[in-house]
Amino acid sequence: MSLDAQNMRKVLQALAPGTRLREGLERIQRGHTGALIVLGYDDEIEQLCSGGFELDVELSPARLRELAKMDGAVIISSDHRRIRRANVQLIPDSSIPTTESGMRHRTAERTSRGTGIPVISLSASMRVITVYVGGLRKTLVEPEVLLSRANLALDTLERYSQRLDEDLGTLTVLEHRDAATLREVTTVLQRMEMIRRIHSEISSYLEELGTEGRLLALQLDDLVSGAAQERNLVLCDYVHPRSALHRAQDELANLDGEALVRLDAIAQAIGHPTVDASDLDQVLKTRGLRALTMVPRLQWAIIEKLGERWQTLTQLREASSDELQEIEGVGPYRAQLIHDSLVRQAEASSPESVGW
Ligand SMILES: Nc1ncnc2c1ncn2[C@@H]1O[C@H](COP(=O)(O)OP(=O)(O)OP(=O)(O)O)[C@@H](O)[C@H]1O
Repeated sequence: MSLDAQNMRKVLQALAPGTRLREGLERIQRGHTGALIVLGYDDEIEQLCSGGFELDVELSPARLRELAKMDGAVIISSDHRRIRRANVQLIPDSSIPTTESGMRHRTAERTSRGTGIPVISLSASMRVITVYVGGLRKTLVEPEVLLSRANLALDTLERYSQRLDEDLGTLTVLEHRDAATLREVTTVLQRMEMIRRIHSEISSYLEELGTEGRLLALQLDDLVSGAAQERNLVLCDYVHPRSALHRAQDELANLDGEALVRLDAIAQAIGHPTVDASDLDQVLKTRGLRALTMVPRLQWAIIEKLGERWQTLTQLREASSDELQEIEGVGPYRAQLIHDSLVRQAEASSPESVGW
């Protein structure tokens, strides 16, 4: 994410419903006036200021509203806590390109493009709040609209999560039968990546929603708790080579929408390139790290060492107690626990238990 995009996210959080800044903007909107507000005061901004008066008072919604009644811009400190200047004429470089038409918006865009400092323009005629950060521009959306978009995304997330649970269950069963193919692995990773993207979309709505999004945040937490860990475990089990975990995570995250629907693109991202569709039916052996996390109270450090010593889940399951005890941190009790847990998992995945 670019620096401007990161700053935009921060500004949207600072302007979320419930914050002093947002309350001030809402008062200005209700009063049918406009405003030009610079969210930062440094030497560069000072150079662009002409006239007005200096002050150094705590930011409050009422003060912001009163000062916005005057002509010109209001300058807020970089930490958004204090009002530093008001009634200021801003004189940004007129050669900076702008796509806006009204003077207020043109000034806001040029000031932010020239300095990188966020600037808010509240249009008196349109009653629209626009945020400029560097070369980026965003119009604030009403909380009700954001909430309905977020709820829609949450419904989709719920449906995907249910399908993922089913697919992950199938993968687990097939892993214990040494019959999981590249198709099942990529299908699971595809769903996980889609869920990650919807999650991040909802998170950005939540940032903008501030206090209005509390309930939604709880529902989201409930739906995706442990999802990132599970995703990394599937990757750890299958990524090739073993050391390419981070590269694979990045490649999956960078797949465009068109590539994400193709299982061969997912396979490529995790280091299993395919030549034709039948390659997706090749059996892949899991390293068994995800299965090991189901062993009660087994620390990750030990799981990693077991994964280094044994290459596949089958080999792990067949390891003797003495062999398991060669791993630092594994005594007779833990060796038994590991063995019993893996055997139980395999039994639970047998055709007799599963019914297929
Ligand atoms: N360079 C500037 N510095 C400070 N304030 C400005 C500047 N340009 C415009 N403004 C403020 O914006 C107000 C409205 O200006 P103008 O009508 O030209 O802009 P606009 O974009 O059409 O605004 P709106 O959409 O609110 O009608 C001015 O009265 C002034 O308070």
